[in-house]
Amino acid sequence: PAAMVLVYKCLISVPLAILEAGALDLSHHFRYLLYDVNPPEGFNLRRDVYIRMASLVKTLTKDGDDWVLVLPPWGRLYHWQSPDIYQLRIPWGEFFSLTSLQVNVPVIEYEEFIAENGGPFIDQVLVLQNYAEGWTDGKWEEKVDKRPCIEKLIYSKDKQGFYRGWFWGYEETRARNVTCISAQGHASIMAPVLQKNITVTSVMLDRAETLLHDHYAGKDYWDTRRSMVFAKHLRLIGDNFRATHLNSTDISDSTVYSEDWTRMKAKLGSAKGGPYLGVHLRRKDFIWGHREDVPSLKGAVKKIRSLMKKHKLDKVFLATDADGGELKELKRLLPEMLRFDPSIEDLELLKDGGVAIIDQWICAHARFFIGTSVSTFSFRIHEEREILGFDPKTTYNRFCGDSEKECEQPTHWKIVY
Ligand SMILES: C[C@@H]1O[C@H](OP(=O)(O)OP(=O)(O)OC[C@H]2O[C@@H](n3cnc4c(=O)[nH]c(N)nc43)[C@H](O)[C@@H]2O)[C@@H](O)[C@H](O)[C@@H]1O
Repeated sequence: PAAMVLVYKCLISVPLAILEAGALDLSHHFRYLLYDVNPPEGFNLRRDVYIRMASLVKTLTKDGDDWVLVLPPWGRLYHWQSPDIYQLRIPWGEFFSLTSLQVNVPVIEYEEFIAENGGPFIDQVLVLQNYAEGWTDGKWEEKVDKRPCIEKLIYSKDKQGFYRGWFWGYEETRARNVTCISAQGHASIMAPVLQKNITVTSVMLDRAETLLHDHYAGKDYWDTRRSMVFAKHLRLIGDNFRATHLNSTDISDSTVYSEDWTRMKAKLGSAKGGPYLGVHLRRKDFIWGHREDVPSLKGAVKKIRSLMKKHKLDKVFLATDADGGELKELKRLLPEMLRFDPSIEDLELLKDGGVAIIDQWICAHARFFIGTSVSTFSFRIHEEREILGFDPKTTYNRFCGDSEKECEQPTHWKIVY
């Protein structure tokens, strides 16, 4: 673990150092787009919202305007429940390669924004919401309008007349103005509003998940998705686990990865994957509603055993958010399962987000993968496997509920290069 910690410390400073060196010319007048997401949403859903915001910035910059996307720090996520570890104001560089993101769209960390902007002030917050009246005449149309706030605002005015709010745990951050906007449509419908109606330098879209993808699974979607390269230290830890416990290396598994995502164009079927079954078994809030499409532990283990037999795999790697009691039960039912289970010291460095990424990375390299119905955690693994060049048959599989009648399997989304 000590060696792992050292590797981590060396690597984590790299993307930040590159950023400090200044990928952007700061003498220029930039406008800044900030955003945040509904608090209960999880890590991988937030990654999806990033794709939508990147699309919007691409639209904004198409007309020659210089917009920069400010990456919302990670923290206070409902699912990150490891006790006693500090998980607030986490920069994106801890989880993703910033230089890779920057090849796709201009991005900076929030603290970089504070430095460039001359202080923790955001000129305008737009709180996005739906239309109080829903769809008129049941007809869907794209529209944006300034409207009274439907929900109680989480922003409140202080004595100086500034707005205080959550702002990713940065207590000193304040907004000069907060307005509610009803928006219905794809992310780029905000472009004319930001270009014509609002002239201030920094604008934050709160509840950004209200906006839809410009073009789900189109070229722009995939460019952004491919640019979301996991931070190198996390990939290395995942690779080390594969080599040590799963007899899996890139050369033997035909999953050689290029640091430069623009050069990753693996042919479908070219990746073989490591000799193990990769499993993502989502629990917690997915079972509390007793959803029909999520299996019991017994049902899941039965499926795992049948897949291991069918694909002649004697190892199984399990990624799960199961709680202590369920984990015990899983170990009893499937004693041979392997999990990435870091020590407390390592967890403090990697954080729950880093562990989630390592779990995804290991699942992404398995010879065969099965995930959980409609979990964005599983969806992101599908995409990672698509990037690596796996045969779709080995990727788009999900558990069925014990008594689910129609168990539709996940859709294959092909990369558009
Ligand atoms: C019901 C909905 O579910 C949606 O979750 P869903 O798409 O699965 O996926 P996520 O948006 O990633 O949220 C689930 C979170 O739970 C943890 N988690 C889940 N499975 C694993 C795992 O196998 N390994 C590790 N290490 N962590 C896991 C992790 O923090 C992950 O980000 C949420 O985004 C929505 O906000 C909402 O709660």
